[in-house]
This record gives sequence, C-alpha cells and structure tokens, in this order.
Amino acid sequence: MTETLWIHDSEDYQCILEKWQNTVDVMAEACMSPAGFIVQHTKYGFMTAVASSNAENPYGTGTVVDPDTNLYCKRVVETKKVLCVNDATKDRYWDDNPEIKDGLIAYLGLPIFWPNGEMFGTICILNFKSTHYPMIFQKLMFQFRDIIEADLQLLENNKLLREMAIRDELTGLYNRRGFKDLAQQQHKLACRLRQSVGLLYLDIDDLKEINDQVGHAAGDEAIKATAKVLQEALRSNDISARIGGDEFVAMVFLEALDTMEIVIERLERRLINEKMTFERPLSVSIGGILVPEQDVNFEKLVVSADKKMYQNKKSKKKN
Ligand SMILES: Nc1nc2c(ncn2[C@@H]2O[C@H](COP(=O)(O)OP(=O)(O)OP(=O)(O)O)[C@@H](O)[C@H]2O)c(=O)[nH]1
Repeated sequence: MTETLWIHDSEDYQCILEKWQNTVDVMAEACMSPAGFIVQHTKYGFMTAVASSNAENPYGTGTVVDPDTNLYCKRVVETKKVLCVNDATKDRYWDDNPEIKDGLIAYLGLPIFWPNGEMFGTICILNFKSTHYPMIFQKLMFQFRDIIEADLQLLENNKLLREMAIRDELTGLYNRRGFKDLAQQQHKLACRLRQSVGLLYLDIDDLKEINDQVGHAAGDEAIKATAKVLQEALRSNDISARIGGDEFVAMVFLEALDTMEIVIERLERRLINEKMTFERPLSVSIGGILVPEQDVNFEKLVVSADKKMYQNKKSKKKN
C-alpha cells in the first residue's frame, strides 16, 4: 500500500487531489495562514501533494525536497507527533531549515497515516511572523487530518477491491478477467513494436489423482508451484494467469532469438525440477500458439491453445 510512489503519479489519486486542494485552501484561510500544505513523505523526500493557493505561498503543489533536509515536516515524520513552532528564529535547531530563509518562521503540523498505520506525511500551516497558534486551529487541523485519512482508506479499499476482481486468490496470478483485459492491451502494444506474441496453455497432469491419493493440500501445492514457475521463468512483461482449477495461460512476448518451443522447453525443465513435499514430480502439459496481429479474439485463441495442450497431454499419456 505504501509503496514509495508519489500519489501525484497515481491515476487513482487524481480525483482526491482536487478535493484536498479545497480542504487546504479552507484550512489556510480559517487559520489565517499564508501557506498550508498536505505533504507526502517517501524515501525520495517530501512532496507538497497539495499547496494552498495563497499568492504569497512560496511553494507550489508538487515541490519536492530532499529527504535529509531539516524541514518542519521532517520533525513531524520522525516524531509522529504534532509540532508547533512559534518562532523558529529563536531555536538553533532550525538554523539550517530552508523554510526560514523563505520567511516562514512559524509552523503547526500534524502527522497523516496510511490505513495500515505507516506514515503518509503531514498536514500543516506556516506563517511569516511569530505566531501563537490557538488550540482551535489544532482542533480544526485534526478534523481535516481525519478527512484526509478517511479518503486514503477509501482509495486503498477501492484499489484492493479492483485488485481482488482481477487476481486469483490461491496463486496471486491474474484470473481470467484480469488476463483478458491486460493481454488485450499488451498485445496491441506488441503489434505496434512488431514483436511476436505467443499464447501458452498449461494444465497440471493428474491433479485429481494427487488430490485423491495425497490430499487436497498437495493439490494446492502443485497449483502454487506451477504459478511460481510461471512467475520466475517468464519475463516480467509476460502475463500469467490461472483461469481454472488446474489450468493456466501465459502471454509471452518473444524476443528475436526466442521461439515458442524454447520458452515451452524452459518452462517444462523448470516445472519438472520443482521440488514438491510429496513423492511425485510436478508434471504439466503445455500447448502454445502464435497470436496473430489482427482481429484477436482471446476466447477463441485460448480454446486453440487448449487444443494444442490437449494433444501434448494425450501423446504423453500414450508414452
Ligand atoms: N487441490 C486443489 N484441487 C483443485 C483446485 N481446483 C480444482 N481442483 C481439482 O483439480 C482436478 C482437475 O481434474 P481433471 O480436470 O480431471 O484433470 P486431471 O486430474 O489433472 O487430469 P488430466 O488433466 O487429464 O491430467 C479436479 O479434481 C478438481 O477438483 C484447487 O484449487 N485445489
């Protein structure tokens, strides 16, 4: 959740930033402050996610400051507590604070937390003159902080729900819906780049037998092991999904020297060598087809790849 990404770079947060702008403007006006901010903190530093739009505010939205800079907000992030500075020029601690150089000598700020309790950043107001902030300002800012944290919770919940709709719970791979959406997008990109694309269909051999003879947990282990091999053996831009009980698909982007046979052989080698806790090698049948450039119907392509897989499974059973 708290990956070190700026919320500014995430599409999910664009809708909320507009609302936060109004919040910060109202907060600055109500607290008679020339500069109010919501600041995000990541390992890359501090960013003014939103800056109040007062004409005299020296810092605009999107200003990034190095993580080691002795900002007022840095102190809030370190202590995870409210910070009230009436006049920073009277305290040597702030000698190297760059905000003083810009005239902002008074500060009132509170920490903001992500829903999982990690630090998000701060909400704060600053002033050009020595200021004794009345308690009502602090109360007001706590209220605004609660609104911001509720927004973060809502957005993270939405992200989680969206993620759950496209992911398979057991393996963490995409499910059928997630695969279809992403594969369609990536296929278009590959066509533009004139890159060949393959579609693989994988089906675990005799999973019913494993379930019946060794137990359902062993069956689950075989499914998870197959998913792990797909994740590890394919490239990061290839797309893997579990689309049924013991059925998987993968869209692979073939590099110049790769052929689909080479990719399939690599997968087969990795699968057979995968260590299981039960006395049986992991055996998976694979079928692959090349994806045409035009008019792609993924449902039909998956059926074709499935047929190819089935031929391979039949020929294995004969041997
Ligand atoms: N352990 C476990 N088993 C599952 C899961 N989903 C489906 N299965 C089982 O997977 C088995 C698949 O059986 P089949 O389709 O007959 O395939 P198979 O036994 O692998 O036989 P072949 O495909 O012919 O090699 C069924 O018994 C399902 O109950 C799951 O999430 N966990």
